[in-house]
Amino acid sequence: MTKKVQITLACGDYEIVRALKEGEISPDGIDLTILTEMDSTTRHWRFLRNREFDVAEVSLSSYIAAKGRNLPFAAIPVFLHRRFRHGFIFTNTASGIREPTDLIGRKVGVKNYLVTATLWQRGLLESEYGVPHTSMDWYAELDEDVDFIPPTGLRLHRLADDKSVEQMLVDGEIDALLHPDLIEPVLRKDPRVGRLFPDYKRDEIGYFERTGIFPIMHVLGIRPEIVERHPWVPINLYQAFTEAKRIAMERMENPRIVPLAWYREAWEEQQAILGDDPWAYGLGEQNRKTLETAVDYAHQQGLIDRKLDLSDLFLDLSQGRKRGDKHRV
Ligand SMILES: O=C(O)c1ccc(O)c(O)c1
Repeated sequence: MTKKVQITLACGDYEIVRALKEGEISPDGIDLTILTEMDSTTRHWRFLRNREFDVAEVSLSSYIAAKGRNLPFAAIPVFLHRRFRHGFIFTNTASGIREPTDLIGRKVGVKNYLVTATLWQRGLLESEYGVPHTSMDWYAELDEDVDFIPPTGLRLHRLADDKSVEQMLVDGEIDALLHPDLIEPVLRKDPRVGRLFPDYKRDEIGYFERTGIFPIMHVLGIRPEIVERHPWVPINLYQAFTEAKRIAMERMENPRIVPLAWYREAWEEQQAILGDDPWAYGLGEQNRKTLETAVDYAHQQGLIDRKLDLSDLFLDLSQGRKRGDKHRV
């Protein structure tokens, strides 16, 4: 008799997981309980600190830091969240910061140092604009997802619990803020807050054209005990996520489903700039380059003290395929 394996999965509420969430498809041999109501910060913490879910969409950079410390986690190359990050570097408009090198010697806020958006932002500031991450003072609002001791030369300060980096930016207590989200002052168009790259879309397109990188934010983490007991679970999950994305992409071809006057134009523009499959899963050439760059940045920024190989980070899915034992338990 075969029995389905019970698995809890925490992830964002995305169109590309909708078919899984609504039960239109289900992974072979797996009975999924999907939790989509958490914000990213909470979800990453609960997975990496408390191991609360079997599978979770989790911060790429905190995951790299966790693996660098040999913490017991594994991952599947499913990338539910990607973002270009030039547009998420915010400045206080009275700070006099006009160009990237103006950040040198400044006070810069972060939600926490390990946030993936911030890894990419520090990386591009350093590699593309000559702004070393050690040339700024960092102020973190939250604790890190995994224990992190700043290496010598990195000035990282933990703010008091009642401090908000968004408010500090508005008040000019910090000069800039690197953040994963569009912050409240920007949404309400507060004139005290601007962007380091006001023409960020142009800069992000230029970055993609130069590097081929559409930055990956999150990976699909899995507790290794699950993989040890059921080695076929990763490949079956991978296939289900791939199919859910295929269904979503097909649905997105319909210009009526989204309440946007020029939706179809945006969809076609993405294809023209980023190619046919910018949200690809797996370890194809473009994803490899993106992930290897993230590992390089993590090493450069002191998140890990040795270079990790992608095979250290991601499960070998060909194993499950070769076994062919789809869901016997
Ligand atoms: O990837 C991350 O590290 C990360 C952390 C916090 C967030 O709110 C987020 O959206 C992403």
